[in-house]
Amino acid sequence: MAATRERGPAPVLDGARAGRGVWPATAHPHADGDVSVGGVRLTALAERFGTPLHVVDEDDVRRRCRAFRSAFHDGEVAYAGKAFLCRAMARWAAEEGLSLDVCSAGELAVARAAGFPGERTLMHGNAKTPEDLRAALGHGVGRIVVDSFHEITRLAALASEGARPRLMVRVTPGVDGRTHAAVTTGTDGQKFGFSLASGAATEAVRRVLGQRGLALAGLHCHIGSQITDPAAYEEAARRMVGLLAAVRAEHGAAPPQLDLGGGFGVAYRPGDPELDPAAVAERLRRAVRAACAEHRVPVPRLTVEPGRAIVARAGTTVYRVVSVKHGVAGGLLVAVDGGMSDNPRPGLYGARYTVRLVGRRGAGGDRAATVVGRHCEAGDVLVRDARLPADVRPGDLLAVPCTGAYHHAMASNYNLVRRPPVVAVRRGRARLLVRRETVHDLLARDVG
Ligand SMILES: Cc1ncc(COP(=O)(O)O)c(C=O)c1O
Ligand SMILES: N[C@@H](CCCC[NH3+])C(=O)O
Repeated sequence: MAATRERGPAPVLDGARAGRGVWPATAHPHADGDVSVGGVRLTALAERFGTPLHVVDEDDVRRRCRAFRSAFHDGEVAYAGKAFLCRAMARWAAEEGLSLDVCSAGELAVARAAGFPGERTLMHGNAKTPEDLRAALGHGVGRIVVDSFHEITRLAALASEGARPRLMVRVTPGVDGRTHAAVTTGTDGQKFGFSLASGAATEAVRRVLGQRGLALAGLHCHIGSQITDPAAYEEAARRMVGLLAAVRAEHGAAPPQLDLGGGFGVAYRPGDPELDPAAVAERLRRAVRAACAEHRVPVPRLTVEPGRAIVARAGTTVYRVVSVKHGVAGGLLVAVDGGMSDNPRPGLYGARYTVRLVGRRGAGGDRAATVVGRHCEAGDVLVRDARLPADVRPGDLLAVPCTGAYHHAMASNYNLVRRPPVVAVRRGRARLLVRRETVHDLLARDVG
């Protein structure tokens, strides 16, 4: 890939300061209407790798890893691999000093293939299968976050065969992070964790401590995803410290670690609220210290598990326009060569994005537009309430920023569409991380 590196301060894209808005930190608009990321033009990437295409700005990912590491310098930052995982991503997290949260034998296999240290890995899951647990123990996963009484029993049995797992108990603290219902996990009545209010959490701690082969490393909670109110984290922290104190009162000691999960919200569109890691870290530290002083318990080591906040803004998806319908309600109806198979989030959570024509300057002024996908569902809408040039036409490239988290990770083969590749860009170079699926891949699984 020819280097097209830009010099001088990055101009502003869609009203956002580099690193603060919805575009990756190195995104740079050109006078001809193109945009480069990591010093590489999106048009050149589309030409070389085809569309749809996920582009990841490695510098943006690394910057955000560092921002979290520095914000939680006295604690631990575990990247939540469910947001986006491949070997390169695991290596970036490892190199930036992060731990890693995995939630299946598959994610663990990728981490392992990247050489991610087992002791810095945590395994999550409300229904870890025997395969998941065996993989975790086989790879020497540092902590397993237990989520049911059955799992504690299973781990106790594995421990009697010689394994010595260190566990954290996942607690439902009864805190509502006021986010989409599908990603609200801090309240009773959803599937994750042991309820604090019902006493299930204290009983889970009792059962773990009652097994000779099991060690209790800490307590865990995760109140949800895309949370933008720091007060919800503070409230969860206070309740969790209350539980640490109850454990100490009953058992004589409290476990040394408190994991407050991930969920830090990001801006998908200019002007959306987002959480600043340094500010949240400071508020959490203060809340935890104050609660520990009140309950007279030692201050635990904090862990956080950001996923989206590390990778969302690093990702841009590039599509090619296939057809345009004019004169329909809502303005232009612009259909592209991807859709809900590479981004199910609008359908699942009503997620909203921005979109930009790249590769040429449009003409005729901006028009209201809806960007739709290629799938056989009327609900296959990628961007509602978009503004695109009136002359947008087939063959044009469109870029949707802030698509680094839960896009590639949640992609599907619906309509037997092949999942797009992931390309990392950095300092004028592009590197294929995950190749595009082929028809052969699809046929290879169809063995009937
Ligand atoms: C236990 C746990 N930790 C961390 C995360 C990461 O969440 P996010 O990507 O919103 O930071 C999740 C997903 O919500 C989770 O379930
Ligand atoms: N998949 C969700 C987030 C789930 C978080 C994982 N517990 C999203 O795209 O926003």
